[in-house]
Amino acid sequence: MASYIAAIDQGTTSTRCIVFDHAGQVVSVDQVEHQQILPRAGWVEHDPMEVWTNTRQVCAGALAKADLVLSEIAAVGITNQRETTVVWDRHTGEPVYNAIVWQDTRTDAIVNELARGEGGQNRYQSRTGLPLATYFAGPKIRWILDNVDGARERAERGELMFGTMDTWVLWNSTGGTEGGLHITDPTNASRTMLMDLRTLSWDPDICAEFGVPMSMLPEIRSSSEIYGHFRERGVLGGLPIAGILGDQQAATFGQACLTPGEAKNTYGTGNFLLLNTGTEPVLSENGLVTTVGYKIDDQPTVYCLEGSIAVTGSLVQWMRDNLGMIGSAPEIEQVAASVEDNGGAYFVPAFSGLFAPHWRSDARGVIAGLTRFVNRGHLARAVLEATAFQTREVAEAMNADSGVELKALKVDGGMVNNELLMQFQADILDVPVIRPKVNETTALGAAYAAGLAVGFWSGEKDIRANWAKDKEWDPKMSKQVREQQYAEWQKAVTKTFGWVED
Ligand SMILES: Nc1ncnc2c1ncn2[C@@H]1O[C@H](COP(=O)(O)OP(=O)(O)O)[C@@H](O)[C@H]1O
Ligand SMILES: O=P(O)(O)OC[C@H](O)CO
Repeated sequence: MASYIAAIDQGTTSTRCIVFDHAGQVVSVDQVEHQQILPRAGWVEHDPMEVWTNTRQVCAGALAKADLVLSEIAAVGITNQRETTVVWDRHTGEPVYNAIVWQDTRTDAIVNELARGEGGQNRYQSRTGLPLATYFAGPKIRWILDNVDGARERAERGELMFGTMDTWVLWNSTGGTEGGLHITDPTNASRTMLMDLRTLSWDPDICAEFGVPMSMLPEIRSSSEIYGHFRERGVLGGLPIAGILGDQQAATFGQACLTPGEAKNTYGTGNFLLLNTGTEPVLSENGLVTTVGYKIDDQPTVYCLEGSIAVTGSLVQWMRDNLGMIGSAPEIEQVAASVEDNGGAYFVPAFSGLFAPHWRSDARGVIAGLTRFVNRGHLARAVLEATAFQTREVAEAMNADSGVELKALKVDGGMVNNELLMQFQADILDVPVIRPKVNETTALGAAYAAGLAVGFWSGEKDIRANWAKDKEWDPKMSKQVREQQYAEWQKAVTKTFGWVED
């Protein structure tokens, strides 16, 4: 009998394949980074062919590392960086352009033009749950059709397909030009701005306003069902693909946030705080996104409120790669620990404008409060603290929208190995921060979605039973220090606004 489930996690910086056992423990991991293509300021692209090659490599790698054979894997789930947009030719399988990544701001003008209509930036919010922003996939599709020679005509002739990374990986895995499945799930579709949140179907009026032919769009299926199988002669040949969840929703599922009022925060390239709000969408009045949390087969759709923060871990990478101030991401902790506090410096990393709760595409990064006193240690602290302050902003918005007072915050992602950051996060939120034993919650969530579909796990009870606490950080900071620092942060945020002129 098959004893394992595999998950493909196609992330912003790398692609991973992770194999889990029935207890939700990691059995094997393989991971390959891909190139970040930065052709101009504000533009971020990935090569879809490189990502597909890496996907095959890590799937083979994960099996080989644990000496597994295909018959030991019951099913495969896919999870992915969301919003990142690929458009390709259905007959040749060739992308017409690089994938435009979620952080990319080139669609500024498209977004501003659409926001000139009645309702402004929130004109599609009641139907899609989203504010108009460069972040989402719809404007990126429009940009490709407007800017790649002949793309619009080809799309109108039905020759082009659109997909987020889940769809790109699924289509290629299931045969590509030879019958590949063109499918997505509602968690990914809810990040395009083209899907109606309540009906879970594409909205023809919004598609028309965005200039996106509906023939390009994948079929929206649930997050947990058998969609099809890996093509026989490829890697993982014949295995069922049975789960798709956008990575942040997958982490929410993997963290067992299955009851309204439960929340998790993932600390990766960016940060994403998601709160389960139950089977009715809650529209935000405080700058959050309403998104599909998960839809398991034919069970009711579960919605989330989300605070999406564009730059957190990537600020640490920037300090390492662009400034050379640290040799590795973990080294920042040691440098930050060399000083007592931030020395008065605040770093607001508005590299892609600011996402939640501000949604300011005119913002750009600042370091505020500099004096001659500030040294490398203070800046390292300011970099880490930026993540915690941004998290407090979205947590406050979440409380205002939902009335839910966070009693504790479940965390995961690459940055949660940073103890100094976790303590500061608990201090600045004034709630305990809890890290689970299995930190690979994103892949685990996708594995659960696939495993539920094939009967490997029987239901939510199994998911809850597998969750276990690794470590907890309790708040220690005085209220006066906390509020003073947060007020200074908020002042620094205002300094980023209006840098880019329309
Ligand atoms: N010890 C650490 N301290 C601070 N940041 C870290 C640490 N380890 C990793 N990071 C940051 O975490 C991010 C990687 O996290 P991960 O969850 O793998 O990201 P993603 O899934 O978005 O690619 C990187 O941006 C890196 O800079
Ligand atoms: O790939 P990650 O972990 O950086 O996640 C990216 C998010 O899905 C973007 O919305």
